[in-house]
Amino acid sequence: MHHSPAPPVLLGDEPGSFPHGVLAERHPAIIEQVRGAFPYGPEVHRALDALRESCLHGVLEPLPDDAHDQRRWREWGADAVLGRSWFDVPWLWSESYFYRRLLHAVGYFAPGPWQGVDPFRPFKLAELDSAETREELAALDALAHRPAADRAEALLHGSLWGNRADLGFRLSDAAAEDRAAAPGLVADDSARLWPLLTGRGTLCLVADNAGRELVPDLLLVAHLLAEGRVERVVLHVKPYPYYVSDATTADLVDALRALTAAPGEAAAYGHALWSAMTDGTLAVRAHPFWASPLPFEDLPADLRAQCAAATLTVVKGDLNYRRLVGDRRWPPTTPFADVTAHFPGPVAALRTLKSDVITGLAPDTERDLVAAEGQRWRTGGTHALIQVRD
Ligand SMILES: O=P(O)(O)OC[C@H]1O[C@](O)(CO)[C@@H](O)[C@@H]1O
Repeated sequence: MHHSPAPPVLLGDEPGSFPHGVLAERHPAIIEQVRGAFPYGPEVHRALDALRESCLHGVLEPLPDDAHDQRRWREWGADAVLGRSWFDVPWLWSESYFYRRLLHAVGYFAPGPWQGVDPFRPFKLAELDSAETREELAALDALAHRPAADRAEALLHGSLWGNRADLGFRLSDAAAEDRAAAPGLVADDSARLWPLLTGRGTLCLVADNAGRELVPDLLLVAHLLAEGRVERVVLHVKPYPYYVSDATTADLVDALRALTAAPGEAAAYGHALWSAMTDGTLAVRAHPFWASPLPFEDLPADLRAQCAAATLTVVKGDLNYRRLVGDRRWPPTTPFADVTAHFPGPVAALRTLKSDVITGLAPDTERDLVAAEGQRWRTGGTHALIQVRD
């Protein structure tokens, strides 16, 4: 266990810091993107104006009295943050609540014409239909002739680096995609991951982004099932649109349809996944907690029981990493095993580095990264890690 006191949770109150930039620049940019993506009527435009004003100069305001999830947000701690500036509450709170308020502004939950219309869908679909996605799928044809161990390694890395494709991140950092991925991982426990997948039991995969991340996640899942490395997979997606590109059930269906319609090997993966869903070997869950503003230390009892029973839980992406280890600026050499000791079972994190939160680095690794890049390595999305606590 870590013996020194945990650093404070991240807030967005420091101008020039990464969280402050997300609140002050990324959120207003997302509002404008959404505004331009649909022919919303004047009432939605007014609601988006009000949200922009609230985010920059106002406070977190309560959900309407008739909101279906008002009680849930109270249980998650709304009373402690409502009425305060977005910059002064835990960053996890201000981000998660922003997406909830954005859905309110576009009428996502209210009975009416825009109910259930995902404001991020055009961006997600464009990505799924991109040349990059087609190239990635075409690469499966060459992979088919390689030994299973090579395929497993390639698909694991495909799933890991798929996390770079993140629409919210690219909105605030247009150069992110063009920056080359750094070769080598800042931490690589993959040798400890494979022995956990011995053929028995259930793998839980806590998904992150749709499109170019979910597709390689699904390819990895298909491989693990086909090779008998796990008996069953439970894929956890978001219950509603969140952090721009986070995967929902609708995005999963889009990804599966894209796979089954693709040429070559990709279609075989798609059909295998489709049958796995219909026979229950691949199950999907969309628990409300995944879109909550809370760390995984606060997993509710039902999810805790599911993860405890799993052979391994794989947690994808940067936000899930922040929630797994705690959204704090830990000393980077803080052991990953210590900060994930609360998690009810073996857990693996697959993540590219897109925020200040990091643990589990060797002292030499941290020293070399700082010498080469100052602190930019933490947030630039060019580095990646695989960390395992068994
Ligand atoms: O899609 P991911 O990998 O969870 O990344 C989410 C991104 O949003 C952030 O939460 C910041 O808004 C960062 O952690 C990261 O850049």
